[in-house]
Amino acid sequence: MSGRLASEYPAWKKLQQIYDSEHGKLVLRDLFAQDPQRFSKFSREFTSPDDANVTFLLDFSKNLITEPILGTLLDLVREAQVEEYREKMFSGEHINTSEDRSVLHVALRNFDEFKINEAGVDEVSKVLAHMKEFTEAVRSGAWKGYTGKTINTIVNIGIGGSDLGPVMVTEALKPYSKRDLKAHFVSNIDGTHLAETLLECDPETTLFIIASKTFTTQETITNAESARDWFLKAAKDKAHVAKHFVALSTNTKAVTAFGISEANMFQFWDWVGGRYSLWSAIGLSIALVIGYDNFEKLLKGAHGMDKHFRTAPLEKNLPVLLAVLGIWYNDFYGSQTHALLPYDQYLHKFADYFQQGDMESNGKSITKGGQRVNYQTGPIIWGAAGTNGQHSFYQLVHQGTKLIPADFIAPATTHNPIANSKHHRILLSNYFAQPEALAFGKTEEEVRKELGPTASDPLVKSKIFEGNRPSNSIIFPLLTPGTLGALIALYEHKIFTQGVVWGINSFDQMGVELGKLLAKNILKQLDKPEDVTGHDSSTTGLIHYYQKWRKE
Ligand SMILES: O=P(O)(O)OC[C@H]1O[C@H](O)[C@H](O)[C@@H](O)[C@@H]1O
Repeated sequence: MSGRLASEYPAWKKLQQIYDSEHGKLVLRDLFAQDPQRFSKFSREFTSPDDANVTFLLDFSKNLITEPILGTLLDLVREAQVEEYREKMFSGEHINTSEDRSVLHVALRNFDEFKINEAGVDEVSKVLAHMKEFTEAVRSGAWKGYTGKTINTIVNIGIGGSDLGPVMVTEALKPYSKRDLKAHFVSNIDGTHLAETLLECDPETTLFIIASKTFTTQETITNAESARDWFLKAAKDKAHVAKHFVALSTNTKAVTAFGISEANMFQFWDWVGGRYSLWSAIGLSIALVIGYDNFEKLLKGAHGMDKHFRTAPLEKNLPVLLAVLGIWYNDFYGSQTHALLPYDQYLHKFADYFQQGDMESNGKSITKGGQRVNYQTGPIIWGAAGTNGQHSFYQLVHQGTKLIPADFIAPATTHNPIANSKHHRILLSNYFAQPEALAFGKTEEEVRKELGPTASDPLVKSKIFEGNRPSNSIIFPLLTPGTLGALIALYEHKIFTQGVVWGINSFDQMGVELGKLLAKNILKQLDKPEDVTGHDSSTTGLIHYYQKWRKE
């Protein structure tokens, strides 16, 4: 059963042997030279079974693998029973064992296709209908504020999964947005975030969306209360809150206690993890910005990937392939990080989004069976939109001492073909060039030839690119709602697959609790130095320093 130590599987042991005996021989220059078919062997096209326009190519030929290595990596997936666990997820079994919950973000984009037995699943379409109706009322101007004006600004107040998905997707799908509806996202408890946002809002025309699965998150509730105070300062009458505040939550009691009526609440369920919730009511800000039909296309794109993940054989299964390649570097090469590098300005929040998606899911060191792992689990996810990264951190990626596997992601065509797509061609030339440079580098011989016989040794050495740095390339026709949905689901299922192999529970987040608890206690001690007790000298010293300077 999953929950076993991954290092106990025969395939894991075999992979370790292969790594020990062969990794020095896995040289991309040679592998490509030896096999003209390498690209066709190690690339796959995905096309959604539901929509031929939702399609992309994954080229993973620039990885340090051979067919036998890939075969052994897929054996590992079989031994870890990923396929069985995948079925358990899709059928609603409680695979989030520590919280005794099912994991059913796939049910949110299922459109009643797979049969899933779980309370709430039959309410998904009702909530979608509510979202549609509300979205259309706001976007058409039928929904009026307390003075009869239409809404031209929305402010989503939420944090973590109740913020990052909506932020990432509304940025990514800006070309589909209603340009005269401004969208803001307030997450940080730092009053600056709310204060700066409110400077751009008019209480008569602003709609606040309070997004919180639990409706108890300190940051969100505090920001929501302050937003409500700001609103009431202008609106005066509490009855007007109904026109300007809606809630997205699983917690009806807390929502109504806050003063938002059930009619203005969009429900979801405890089987939706925060970092997998953009497909739920948490996506309301997305639907408002891009329109309900486009939101539905996003869901359908993801559903197409769900079907692929559920049915495609492992060697053709894109999430599985990305997962095993990640395991190869993370657990055998000792890579600590994985970079997400979209060559698309619209995807500039993609890495931020999957920082939570991946690191909160797989940043665990205890298996489901309660054992401490003796191998690496989730990688550090980071990245930025190309080409900006090239002018900041790529130096280290190319010539530093660390092996950083990276995914290069780009659209073949752009929503903004300015200057006859000159910009886009330049962008793509970089998208093609960087993985090439990483993989094949530049030899000493090539550098000497370029610099001539008089070049000093240190100069020659400094200009060598060792190469052999692996990457995946993903390219699709255009960044559309459907394609984005499929791309997000691709990474979600990659994370799932890795979590099952590592034997951990990808769906709880116990690691965020301790800090919250300590902060609660410290908050009570902040006023007076004599109250500061029970801490180490460092924490006490820091709080005392703050107390010396505090004004209010
Ligand atoms: O949606 P909420 O209940 O307000 O939770 C917001 C976020 O905070 C928590 O601390 C979790 O770490 C996140 O997974 C979650 O997305």
